[in-house]
Amino acid sequence: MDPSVTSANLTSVATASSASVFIPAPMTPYQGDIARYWDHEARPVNLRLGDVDGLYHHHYGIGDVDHAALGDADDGEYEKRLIAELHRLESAQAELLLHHLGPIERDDTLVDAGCGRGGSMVMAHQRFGCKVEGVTLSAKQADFANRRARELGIEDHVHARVCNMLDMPFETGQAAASWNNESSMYVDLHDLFAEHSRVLAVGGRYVTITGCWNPRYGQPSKWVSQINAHFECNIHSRREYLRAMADNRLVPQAVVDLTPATLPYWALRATSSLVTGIEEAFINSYKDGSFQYFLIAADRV
Ligand SMILES: C[S@@+](CC[C@H](N)C(=O)[O-])C[C@H]1O[C@@H](n2cnc3c(N)ncnc32)[C@H](O)[C@@H]1O
Ligand SMILES: CC(C)=CCC/C(C)=C/COP(=O)(O)OP(=O)(O)O
Ligand SMILES: [Mg+2]
Repeated sequence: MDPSVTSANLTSVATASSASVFIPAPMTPYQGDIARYWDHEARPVNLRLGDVDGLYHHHYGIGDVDHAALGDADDGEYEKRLIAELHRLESAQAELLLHHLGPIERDDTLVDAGCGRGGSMVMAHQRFGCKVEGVTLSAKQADFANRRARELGIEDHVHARVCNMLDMPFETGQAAASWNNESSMYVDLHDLFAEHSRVLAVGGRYVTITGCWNPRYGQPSKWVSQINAHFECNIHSRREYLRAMADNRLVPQAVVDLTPATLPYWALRATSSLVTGIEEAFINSYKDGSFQYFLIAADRV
């Protein structure tokens, strides 16, 4: 895509493009808002964690805190170690997602739907040696991810583009596996899984890690509503995920409740100087059972 293309002018470029060039679907006003949101995002909790090793994530963490590595809270290097620890837990989350993709060959293509700044894409390439294609609504994020890929010398394998994950420029059956890492709460799940089902090869694997509201609670709690308002997203229920997958030839192979595994990350983050104000909503909703952190891996049949 022309480097002058920004998230905000995608629609007009679409109408001016020739037929041989991929023409992005017209953005909805909502998608325009989300593109602008991520174009302007620069929270220290994301940038300073990414600076630890150059893997920039926009997702949360799992696993136990290594208190020995954190050490003494009173010494001058504590905050630096805390940031490294939060980042380690976020990368552990991405490793778990990649693990559930199953065996991937070097000549396979993977699709990261809602790729953010590309941290998961880089990890996928480093793990499997394969090609990884990412899509995001944000031109700033796509530029950032492609710059990182160039810096790492992997730009021929890792590539982000500005486009709608509901209408991706990939051929039917092209992907050996695809995923959404905390990006499915921005779209209708039936539309999303129909598109994954299209781009995945039969026998391919789809994985999502997501926050979802718990049908046993009844409806989205006030904490879930607060998270929705904070991120301008629309958190779905666990039931909606499973139903929309079933309707789109995606058969769950693993359904893992990661809620207990993510709580230590939130407890640690709440003590840091990088808090954003959303920590209480995550902690309270995970604890009162109204909200859950789930991994779902499904086979495309
Ligand atoms: C919370 S971030 C997650 C980023 C990344 N998956 C990660 O783990 O670091 C959400 C991402 O979803 C993307 N997104 C939201 N709606 C989208 C859509 N309709 N099409 C493509 N990307 C979308 C945003 O642009 C953003 O990159
Ligand atoms: C689990 C749910 C409901 C996720 C909503 C999507 C989202 C914004 C994820 C984290 O992004 P981020 O890393 O940019 O957020 P933060 O700045 O809070 O770290
Ligand atoms: Mg973050």
